[in-house]
Amino acid sequence: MMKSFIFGASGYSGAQLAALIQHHPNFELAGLGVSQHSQDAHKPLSDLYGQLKGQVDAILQPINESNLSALKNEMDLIFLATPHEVSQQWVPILAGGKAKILDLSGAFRLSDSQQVRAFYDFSHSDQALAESAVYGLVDWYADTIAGADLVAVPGCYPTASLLALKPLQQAGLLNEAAKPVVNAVSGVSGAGRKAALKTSFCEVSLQAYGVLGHRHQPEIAQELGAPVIFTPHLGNFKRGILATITAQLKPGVDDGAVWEAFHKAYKHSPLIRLIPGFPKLDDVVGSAYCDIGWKCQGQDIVIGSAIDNLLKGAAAQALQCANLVADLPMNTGLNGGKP
Ligand SMILES: NC(=O)C1=CN([C@@H]2O[C@H](COP(=O)(O)OP(=O)(O)OC[C@H]3O[C@@H](n4cnc5c(N)ncnc54)[C@H](OP(=O)(O)O)[C@@H]3O)[C@@H](O)[C@H]2O)C=CC1
Ligand SMILES: CC(=O)N[C@@H](CCC(=O)OP(=O)(O)O)C(=O)O
Repeated sequence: MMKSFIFGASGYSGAQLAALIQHHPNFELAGLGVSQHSQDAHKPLSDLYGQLKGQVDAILQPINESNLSALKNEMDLIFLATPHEVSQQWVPILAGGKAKILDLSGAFRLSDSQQVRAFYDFSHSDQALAESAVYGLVDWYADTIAGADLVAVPGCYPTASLLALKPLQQAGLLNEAAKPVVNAVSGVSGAGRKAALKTSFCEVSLQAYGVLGHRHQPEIAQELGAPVIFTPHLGNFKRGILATITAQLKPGVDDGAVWEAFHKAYKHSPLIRLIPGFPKLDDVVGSAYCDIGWKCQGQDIVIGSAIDNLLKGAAAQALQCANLVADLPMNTGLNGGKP
């Protein structure tokens, strides 16, 4: 069994990951960490999430920089489901040991250091380490992820957007003169568990935010290899992301070429379901699936992509990355997409 530790285990994606690892046939949940002065320190995780009672009753341990470095040789896998700034500071301390690191934050996703400064407001202390991070979009980069010591697990909106656009981009079907336009709506769990006025029940009303300035725009552009216009929206529901994407095809590209591109891209990805019509959140929430549907009219194409932000958009994709790093089949422990 591979010993696994989760930092940020009291948060939405960390708790989801703990539940997945608890049932994984090859990974053992060896520890759950929270910040040194966390109000949840020393509580069983199941005190916070009643649905985990009898499943994940392990205690949340307070962690600080002094007890951090011992873990790098005690563990086989270390997951960070922590704020970006925490991952940025802790990954260099955890690197260089036996453990493979899987960071669910955005700290190590952007390869351009100027963009890191612009969108995250910090610089990496170890640039070589930052450059060694492999982007964990599992359905596209399985081979490089398998050899990584540090995996930057993709953001939720980029996962939904890239899975929809990359098949067309890679097949050379997109008209480069027109930027794809991504409009996406996320449930409130995307903002994490910590209380904030803007995510409190009476304040949330369907609205765009981060317009022309969200940190996921450069992440999508980097991994697509082309610029995009990205507009996120906060919806008044708990879980799920629905991205609706409009793009232009090159002249002469027909339905058949589009169908071929999607089917070729995902023929070995059983958790990506290519569906007739357009996806809906109820079909993916609570699962590790990504549902994708599209319609073409002349050179116009509209693509819909739906995921659970906490599963395919965070914990389930992190687990898929860990499976690859551990040389296991990618979907081990995901119970056919319905963990
Ligand atoms: N929610 C989502 O849909 C997605 C989130 N992500 C990313 O995953 C990470 C976790 O997100 P999410 O689960 O939503 O966040 P939450 O806010 O729900 O949880 C954050 C976790 O980090 C811990 N934490 C906070 N501050 C510190 C600190 N200084 N030191 C150590 N631990 C700390 C918190 O515990 P405590 O404060 O009690 O110590 C908590 O366990 C973030 O980087 C986020 O951007 C990625 C994809 C999707
Ligand atoms: C609704 C909401 O607030 N969503 C978050 C994205 C969550 C996520 O995937 O992202 P990172 O890992 O990149 O933080 C946001 O817009 O900041």
